[in-house]
Amino acid sequence: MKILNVDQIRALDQATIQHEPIAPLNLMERAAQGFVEWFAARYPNTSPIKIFCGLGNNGGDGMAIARLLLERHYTLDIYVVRYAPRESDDFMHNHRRLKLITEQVSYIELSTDIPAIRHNEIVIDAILGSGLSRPAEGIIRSTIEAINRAPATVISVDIASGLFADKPNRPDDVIIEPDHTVTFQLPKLAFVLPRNGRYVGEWHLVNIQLNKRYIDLAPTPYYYTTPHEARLLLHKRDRFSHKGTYGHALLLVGSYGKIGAAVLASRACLRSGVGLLTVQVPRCGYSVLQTAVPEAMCRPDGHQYVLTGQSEVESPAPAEYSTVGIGPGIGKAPETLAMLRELLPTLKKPIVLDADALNLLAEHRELLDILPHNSILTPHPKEFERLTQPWADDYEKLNSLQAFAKRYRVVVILKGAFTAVATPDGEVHFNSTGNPGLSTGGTGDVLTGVLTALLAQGYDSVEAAVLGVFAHGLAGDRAADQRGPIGMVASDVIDALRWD
Ligand SMILES: NC(=O)C1=CN([C@@H]2O[C@H](COP(=O)(O)OP(=O)(O)OC[C@H]3O[C@@H](n4cnc5c(N)ncnc54)[C@H](O)[C@@H]3O)[C@@H](O)[C@H]2O)[C@@H](O)CC1
Ligand SMILES: [K+]
Repeated sequence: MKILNVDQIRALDQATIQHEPIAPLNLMERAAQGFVEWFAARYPNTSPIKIFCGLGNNGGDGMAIARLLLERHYTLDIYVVRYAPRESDDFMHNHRRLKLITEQVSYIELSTDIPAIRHNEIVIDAILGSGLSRPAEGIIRSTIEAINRAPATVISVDIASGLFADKPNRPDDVIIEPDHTVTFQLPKLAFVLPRNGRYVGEWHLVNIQLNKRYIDLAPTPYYYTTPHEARLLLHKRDRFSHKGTYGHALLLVGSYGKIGAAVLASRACLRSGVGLLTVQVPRCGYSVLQTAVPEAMCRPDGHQYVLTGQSEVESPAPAEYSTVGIGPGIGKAPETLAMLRELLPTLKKPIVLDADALNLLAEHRELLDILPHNSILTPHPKEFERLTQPWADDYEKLNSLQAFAKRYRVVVILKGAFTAVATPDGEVHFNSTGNPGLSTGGTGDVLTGVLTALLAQGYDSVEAAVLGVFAHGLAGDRAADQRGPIGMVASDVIDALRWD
């Protein structure tokens, strides 16, 4: 699903109005109906509601929503924040229609007009929408502050008032902090950026049949992976396939005290459909791995405690495997760095790099230039910062992510809520699965195993990254359902992996 910028959203409204065709007012009515259906399904009881409307089309939506809620017999107090002398045409029209059925519309011009909000109330925020052109000031600011102080449930129409949809706010901007945002058809970039979490809450999409052709043709680097799209990426299995069909992966993982990471990555790799798996661990990990993961072949490293790449047993060179996954638990010993230096130039196919493999790359940047193209890197934000530089805000981070993926021709998976997958072509796919329960030791090792398995099976790197991140997050969601987000551990995520 595409994520469009504000100019594109405006043009999309116009395309819908022209080509459907539909009168602007009817499009607003459709949006309001969509909101009200969502609302009525979630809040079927008539809790007291306060709705705050601005004077533009977001406020117009609010006026129409107020009318539709009154028709459904909700108890409603309606406020218009009169911050300017001008109103949009569609606001005016809906204001008039509302006044035909109720006299109970109050106007907020001074702070003393702002009502007290009680804890059992629901606040609907329709003050400012995607038309925001500058930070909220004056009476808008005071109203937003009052709503944020109130102990009520807050629901924003389209976007929290005061939040820019596709560019950074200043740190001292005053923005509604909603529990829910109900937006129209497509998500906004602001919704998937971590620092905006409190200005978005849970967000929900309401389909208002905007022009499909415009959406299909609109150029954007930003996408949001829906379950349907992720499922389309899944390769079907042929009845006559055999284990050779699904590749032979090599994992270079573990060091003394971190053989658990090797076990987790190996199990996840096997649970993600790899045909054959060989795991190279330092000698100290040999018995652990053979016992904990009997399905994997083990090639013990020549070194007792860390990886050096030298193998005690006769075995093929890493380049002969379908792919290589490297990083979980490996540490940063000089021998391991030397291994990376020797190994990288020999590899021609995309590989997966995680954890200390990334930290070694950050400390020895010349290695970045010899990464096989289309390799997948899986940093969390701190690791990514080490690979690049600190950023002032999420938009700067996003630019830096896109630039990095393009420059080194790699796929970068920046982990977090709405994990971002940046491609060598400059696209970014935000993931839709996962929960805070995944912030626990070992889940990154699991992801490396998953991705290595997908590359070994012949998925191209972008598909492997998008699908792998989705499936990993979904398994995390299932594990959280079963164990709760606090009690779940990385092994639960492996157990919950499903590929159908
Ligand atoms: N995107 C869509 O498909 C649809 C959009 N609709 C609604 O239309 C909204 C956008 O409407 P508008 O473009 O009228 O914009 P808004 O309603 O967000 O803002 C109204 C106007 O206020 C002014 N303004 C901006 N920032 C301000 C500030 N900080 N202080 C004071 N004034 C400020 C601007 O002149 C702006 O045009 C959307 O958020 C959505 O709610 C729906 O009605 C229908 C469909
Ligand atoms: K709003």
